Amino acid sequence: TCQVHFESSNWKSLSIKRLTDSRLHGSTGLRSGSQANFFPPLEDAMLPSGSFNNRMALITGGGTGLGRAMTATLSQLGAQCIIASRKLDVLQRTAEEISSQTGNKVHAVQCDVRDPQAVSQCVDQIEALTGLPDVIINNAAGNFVCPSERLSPNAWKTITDIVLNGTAFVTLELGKRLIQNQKGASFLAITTIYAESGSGFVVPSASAKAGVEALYKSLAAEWGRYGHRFNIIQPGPIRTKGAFSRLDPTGAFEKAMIDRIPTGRLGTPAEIANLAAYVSSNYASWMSGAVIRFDGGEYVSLAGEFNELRSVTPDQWKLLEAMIRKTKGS
Ligand SMILES: CCC/C=C/C=C/C(=O)SCCNC(=O)CCNC(=O)[C@H](O)C(C)(C)COP(=O)(O)OP(=O)(O)OC[C@H]1O[C@@H](n2cnc3c(N)ncnc32)[C@H](O)[C@@H]1OP(=O)(O)O
Ligand SMILES: NC(=O)C1=CN([C@@H]2O[C@H](COP(=O)(O)OP(=O)(O)OC[C@H]3O[C@@H](n4cnc5c(N)ncnc54)[C@H](OP(=O)(O)O)[C@@H]3O)[C@@H](O)[C@H]2O)C=CC1
Repeated sequence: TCQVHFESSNWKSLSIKRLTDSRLHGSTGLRSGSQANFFPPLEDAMLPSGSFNNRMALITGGGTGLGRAMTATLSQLGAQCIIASRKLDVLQRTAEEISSQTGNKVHAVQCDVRDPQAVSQCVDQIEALTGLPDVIINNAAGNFVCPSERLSPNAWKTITDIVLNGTAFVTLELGKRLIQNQKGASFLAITTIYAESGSGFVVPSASAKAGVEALYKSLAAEWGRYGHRFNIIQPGPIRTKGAFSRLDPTGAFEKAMIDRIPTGRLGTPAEIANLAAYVSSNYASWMSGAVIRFDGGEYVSLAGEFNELRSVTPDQWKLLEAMIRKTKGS
């Protein structure tokens, strides 16, 4: 049995007292059941082996998290990779681990992307090590959740410097040199789904990621004539130490995130790595200016006003339908 109470005629104040079988539907209703079983993450490299033979790839922030996973996949597929960020010890450890697994050299180069001079020196080093890259993945980022009224000017500057200015400095420095050398390249930026919607509590990151998207879409139009492609991946939540320690420090939000994702689970680093490899490969040579949302459906789930109706049970629907049908002719 089930009881449905309307507190007002507005559907949003519909108060549903659920007497559903929680063993069947779980505590949050049908939406967070075991649907993740339908969507198992595949962890193997998707592209044919050797897809990146004789290609050089730069991955900023490649020492940890998603950047590390992208580096591992590109390296496995034959690329010579360069990973760049602030912590040289972390980069060197990752580089050694991946090189020893794949047999392909991974170089570690220290670089704070906020500093245009450091970026220029980093590109000098890359040119000396491997030559200019064919693949550039702007993945480095900084972020933390914080009410906007608590942000200092330096907090704002720190995040926007890493995310927007850092991406611009790396992209412009490499772009200019590639153009001079008449060499084509694939540029990929990792943003996030709230670059499009905006989001409270991560306002510097949302603003900077939106700027990165404008930068990449603009350059896709302007620099195609030099053989450059620019694309964007917007990941949804994927558990990494770097992101979750700053966005969900107590672990309290993770269940809520999973509950609202239609595929019922977080993404995995290997899934992003496969997508990034495809976008950066010659299989995607006609793809430029693309914004690829990769989030298990989270964005549309958050956007639709009626999506909360997923928690209405079949018995409750019978009652609701009967009530709606009664309005015929009114
Ligand atoms: C779930 C789905 C969507 C997910 C999207 C995810 C997007 C991501 O980008 S996740 C990536 C997360 N990874 C990182 O953030 C890694 C790198 N981060 C860092 O190194 C640091 O966290 C930081 C970004 C703060 C930069 O470190 P740095 O040493 O350069 O800065 P600080 O000197 O520590 O701080 C600079 C100013 O920011 C203020 N600040 C730092 N943390 C906070 C905080 N939690 N709340 C408020 N303010 C903060 C700090 O006080 C400094 O300002 P001031 O005191 O005025 O000098
Ligand atoms: N994980 C998630 O759920 C999501 C992540 N993303 C995006 O994915 C990307 C990777 O994030 P993730 O792997 O989760 O987090 P990580 O914290 O692991 O990665 C961030 C990387 O950025 C590097 N970095 C930070 N500041 C600088 C700087 N000033 N100069 C150079 N490098 C810097 C860090 O290295 P170091 O400290 O050595 O400098 C680190 O390797 C980011 O762009 C993030 O915004 C987007 C949506 C969801």
